[in-house]
Amino acid sequence: IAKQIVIERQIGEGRFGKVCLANWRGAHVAVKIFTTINDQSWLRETEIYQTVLLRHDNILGFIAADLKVSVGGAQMMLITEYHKRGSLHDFLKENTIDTAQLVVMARSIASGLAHLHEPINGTHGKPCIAHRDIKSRNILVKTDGECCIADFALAVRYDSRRNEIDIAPNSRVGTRRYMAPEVVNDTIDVTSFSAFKSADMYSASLVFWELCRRSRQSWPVGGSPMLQADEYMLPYANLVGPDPSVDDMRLVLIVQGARPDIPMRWKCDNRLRVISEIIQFCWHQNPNVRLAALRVMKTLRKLEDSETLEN
Ligand SMILES: Cc1cccc(C2=C(c3ccc4ncccc4n3)CNN2)n1
Repeated sequence: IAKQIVIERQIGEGRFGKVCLANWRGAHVAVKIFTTINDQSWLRETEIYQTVLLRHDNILGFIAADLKVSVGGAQMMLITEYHKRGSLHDFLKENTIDTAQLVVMARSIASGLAHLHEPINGTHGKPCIAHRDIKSRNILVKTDGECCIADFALAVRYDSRRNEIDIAPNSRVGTRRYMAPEVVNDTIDVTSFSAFKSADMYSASLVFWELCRRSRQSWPVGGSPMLQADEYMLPYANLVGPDPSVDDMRLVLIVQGARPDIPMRWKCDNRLRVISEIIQFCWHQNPNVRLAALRVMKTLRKLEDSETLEN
């Protein structure tokens, strides 16, 4: 496959490799190219993508892993679907969404996470997977308005039958800005797989918060300031710098117990009110208070169906 890939241009820079737009047999695909020094992450992401039954509408669609041997050495590459609307982070910087779109995006992220987190039992079932680097840059916007989750190099898998996690989980990984409090102060219980799932839900609550900020009411209300979108903002951008240290995050999350602001206007709209309640449960200091992805998905699916009936 690698020989049939024509790289068009670079479209992103990940933690482990660069992402390019490429052409494969006339179709656009995304290709992540790893420099040979990162072959651990290439292997790990390949392994996760090849997990039995991983495929899902809200998980980035994997096409192939391949090696391109060239004069300069071997280039490891992973090939996936191409999503022309790009990452959720980039999309929200440039666009606002109405609350109907907000519910669809949030529900699709919860649905992808629930698919990762839940086991599928049976002889060839799917293990539970915790992502460990959930953030708006690792989520892509699809043309149907739903989102899909990408970047699995840091993920861990749990085989519930053998009760074991597939790698010795190095305790503090991920993006510091989105790290759960228990990850920041290294009190996460790495022997309990559910601890990784509730840390994912904390990070997801920050992505939901980014989504709510950029949402406006669905119907035109004469542009009253109460119901307009807020400008794009990274979580905690008002409290930490552009590249926060673990200590910066510890001061905010644990010493001050701070969380992003929930504006008053979110209480005036049913959809925003329901999602802000989900957000506050999911970023709770106590991981056991946070909602499971499956619960969030079910709540948002009901919201999606009910509000559609009312409109
Ligand atoms: C395994 C793999 C291969 C190719 C890209 C990616 C990836 C991303 C990706 C995938 C498709 C895209 N389509 C359009 C724009 C950006 C994209 N980024 C973002 N983080 N990882 N992952």
